[in-house]
Amino acid sequence: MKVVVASKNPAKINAAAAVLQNLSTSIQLSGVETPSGVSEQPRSDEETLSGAVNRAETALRQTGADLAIGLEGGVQEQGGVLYLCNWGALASHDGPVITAGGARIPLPEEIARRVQAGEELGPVMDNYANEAGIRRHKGAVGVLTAGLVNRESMFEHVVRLLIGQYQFRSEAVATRVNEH
Ligand SMILES: O=P(O)(O)OP(=O)(O)OP(=O)(O)OC[C@H]1O[C@@H](n2cnc3c(O)ncnc32)[C@H](O)[C@@H]1O
Ligand SMILES: [Mg+2]
Repeated sequence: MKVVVASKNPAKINAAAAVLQNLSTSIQLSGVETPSGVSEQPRSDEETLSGAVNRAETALRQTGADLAIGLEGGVQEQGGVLYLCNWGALASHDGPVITAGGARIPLPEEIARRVQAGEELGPVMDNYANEAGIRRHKGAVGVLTAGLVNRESMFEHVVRLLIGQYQFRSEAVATRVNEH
């Protein structure tokens, strides 16, 4: 079975690898650069979820994989506080797109102000933590949780929610077929 992650970001590919390697040895996993169809910096749950769904659907169409996983990070304002938000989508040939949400934590005001003024979170985080390429490994969530939850393990949970729903749907279909 061929599974594609709709990104070249190692935090996303490693997240999928961690979930899939325990499921079956016959899974071939790869990452492919895929447009999200939304802004570079999604600024709502709606836009972030759209980005994840677009990535999954586009990657499925363009690669001939059996399953395509889209993962997208963004921000969402809630009660005057800007939160980091994360969404995932799984596209397949045997049913509608499956979606799942990931962790959300508030961004410190200093970071939120800059993102709200139009900057992208990735470079703002690098600048804040004085490190390079944070979005490709620990992520904002890793910095803001002192490394306890990094971007990869956060997305791993999202992938688990996606694959789990896919398996549940497949088992439900198999049960219905067996009953008839
Ligand atoms: O190569 P892709 O797959 O696009 O990976 P990305 O790191 O750009 O990730 P997203 O496009 O999903 O995230 C959208 C933007 O949000 C920012 N972002 C989201 N989550 C982040 C995180 O945990 N740490 C740092 N930046 C993050 C980052 O600036 C991205 O440009
Ligand atoms: Mg991006």
